Amino acid sequence: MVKTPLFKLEHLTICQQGTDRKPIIDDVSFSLAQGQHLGLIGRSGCGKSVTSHAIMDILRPPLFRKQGRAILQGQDIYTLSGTEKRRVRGQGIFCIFQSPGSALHPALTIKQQMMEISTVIDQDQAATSDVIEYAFDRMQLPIRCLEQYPHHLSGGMKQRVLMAMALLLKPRFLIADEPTTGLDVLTERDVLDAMEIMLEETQSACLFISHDIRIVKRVCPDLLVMQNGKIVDRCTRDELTYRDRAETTREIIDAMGVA
Ligand SMILES: Nc1ncnc2c1ncn2[C@@H]1O[C@H](COP(=O)(O)OP(=O)(O)OP(=O)(O)O)[C@@H](O)[C@H]1O
Repeated sequence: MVKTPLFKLEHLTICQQGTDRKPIIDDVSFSLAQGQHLGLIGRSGCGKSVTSHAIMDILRPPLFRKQGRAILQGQDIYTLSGTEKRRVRGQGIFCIFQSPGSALHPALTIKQQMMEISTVIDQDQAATSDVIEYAFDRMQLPIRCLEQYPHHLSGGMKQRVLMAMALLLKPRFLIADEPTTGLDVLTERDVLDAMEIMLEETQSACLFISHDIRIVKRVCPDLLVMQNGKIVDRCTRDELTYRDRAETTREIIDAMGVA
C-alpha cells in the first residue's frame, strides 16, 4: 500500500511583481513521508530559501505565489485563516532559519520565549520547567542561558535554542534552512549533532536546505537538487555519484570534492 505523504508541495510557482522575469520558483513539487529527511541543495540564489518561506506562507512583496498548494496532513496551508495558520506553525510546521537571531525576540529572555512556546503544549508550569530543562540538557545548552537575552548567545547557541524549542513542540514537519551557515566547523558539528538528536527524538519529517552537500548527505538519505527555481534532480545520497545525474548535481559534487 502506498503511504499517504505527510506533506506535499504541488506546482509551487513564485514570481516577482512588476517584472516579466521568469518565475523565481518554477512549478516545484515534492512530498515527504512521516519522519522522512529530505535534503534540498543547489547553488546560492537558486531559490531554496524562497521555497522555505513560501511553504511557511511568509513571502513578502514583491514576491507572490502564482500557483501551488502546500498540503500538510491533507490540508492546504494556503487556504487556512490567519488563526489556523498560527496554530499550524509550531506543532505542524516549525522552521529553523539561517539567522536564528531574527527568530528570537530581542527583548525577551530565552526562558520567557521557551515558556511562550510551551503554552502550545498542554501541561502545567512545573512540568513545563522540567521539559525545558530536559530540552536544554539534550541540546547541551547551559541552564544559565535561560535567564539571558538572545544577544548574549552565540550563533550556534541560538540555533540550539531553536532546536530545544523544536524538542518541546515536536513538530510533524521541520524545515531547517541553512542552519549552520556562518558557523565555524566545530560549532557546525555541534549544531548538526544537536539536530540529529532532536530529529531522532521528535521523529519529525525534515526538509534540510543547504548549499553544502556534505552536510545534507549527513542528515538526509533523500535529496532534491534545485537550479534556477526548478527541481532538476532527485536521488538518494547513495545515487549521487551515478553517471546519469543531472549536470548541476555533478557540478556540485565536483566542486565540493565529495563522493
Ligand atoms: N524579496 C525578494 N525580492 C526580489 N527577489 C528576491 C527576494 N528574495 C529572493 N529573491 C531572489 O530570488 C532568488 C532566489 O533566492 P533565494 O534566497 O531563495 O536563494 P537561495 O538558494 O536560498 O540562496 P542562498 O543559498 O544564498 O541562501 C534570487 O535570485 C534572489 O535574488
